[in-house]
Amino acid sequence: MGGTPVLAPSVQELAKQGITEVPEQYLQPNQDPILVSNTTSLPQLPIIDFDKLLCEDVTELEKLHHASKEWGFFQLINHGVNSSLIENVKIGVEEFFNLPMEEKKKFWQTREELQGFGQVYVALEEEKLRWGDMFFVKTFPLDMRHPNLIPCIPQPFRDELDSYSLQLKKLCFKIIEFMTKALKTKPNELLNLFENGDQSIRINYYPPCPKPEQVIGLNSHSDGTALTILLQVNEIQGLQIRKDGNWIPINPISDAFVVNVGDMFEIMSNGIYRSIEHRATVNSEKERISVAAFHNPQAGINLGPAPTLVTPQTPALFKTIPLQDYVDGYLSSKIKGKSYLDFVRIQNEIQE
Ligand SMILES: O=C(O)CCC(=O)C(=O)O
Ligand SMILES: [Fe+2]
Repeated sequence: MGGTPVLAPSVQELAKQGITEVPEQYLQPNQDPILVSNTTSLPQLPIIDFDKLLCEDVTELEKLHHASKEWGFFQLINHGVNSSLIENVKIGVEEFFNLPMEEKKKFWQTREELQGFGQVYVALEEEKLRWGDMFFVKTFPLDMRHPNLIPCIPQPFRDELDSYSLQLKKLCFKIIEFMTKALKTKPNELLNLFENGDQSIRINYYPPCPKPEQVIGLNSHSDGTALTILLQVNEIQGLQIRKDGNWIPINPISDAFVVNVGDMFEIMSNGIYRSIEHRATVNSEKERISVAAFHNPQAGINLGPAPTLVTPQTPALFKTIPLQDYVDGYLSSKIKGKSYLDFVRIQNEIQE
């Protein structure tokens, strides 16, 4: 869609200036209230124990199935990713965002290159900006790595990010393996598509805001990718997911990842697993930082429901299209709500 991409200034720098009012371009006039009252009565996000899945615990596999189906989101504990690596990544992320602006500028987005520091893609000049900075990089396949990004990150964070991305890629593969087991697809029908899958990482940095209810860290969206593994770096609440009309806050649990199904996996599971809308709110006290690792199947595949999940009783809910067509279409549509998933949804009962 049209519009010149806007190169956004750093919100982190803006917040440091001690402002008391929110500049106009960040004001979000009509958003759902951020503060959810009576949170204790809201349902709690399921917690999945990865260790139990590895031990072939049938009840845990059922829990995974239920969580992916009913919530599209869960917290993953005992995931096996080295805890000292996670601690080092957390420290590294904070130091990276606290580098002097002259250093960070070397990694800034350009009109041609949306990787690096900046904002989530802003499609239109008049679009409101989010109250957050990000650092976005493609991490896998290795030959997709931009020569001026990861290789130029100061040590030790460069190596830590490198190990982290590899460990998360392996973890993602295992989670998908368990999901395909739970979905009862043919062995490897979906899993093979992730063997050389791609991964990108987005570090989100939401500074404190004097009027948090007037801004949004990240607008309501569903992830366009297949599976997201999110690390809440400093255990500050802010992530909310939409469930049954409520915004449910996700309480950070130390040492847990928040895992969510993205649009692509909703398609592959023929709508059994759900890609749910979520958003990031901010607060007036302290910055919030998260690291999202997005995983996709490998380039060149056709994206559509797994054949075994398409039956006369459960006809295909989505079209099968080349992955690249899906990605191009997604990027050119606005990253808001679930609009692009609807584009590939089969509207009537007739199968292709
Ligand atoms: O910061 C968060 O917790 C949410 C991040 C997110 O949804 C994303 O990066 O897609
Ligand atoms: Fe997201």
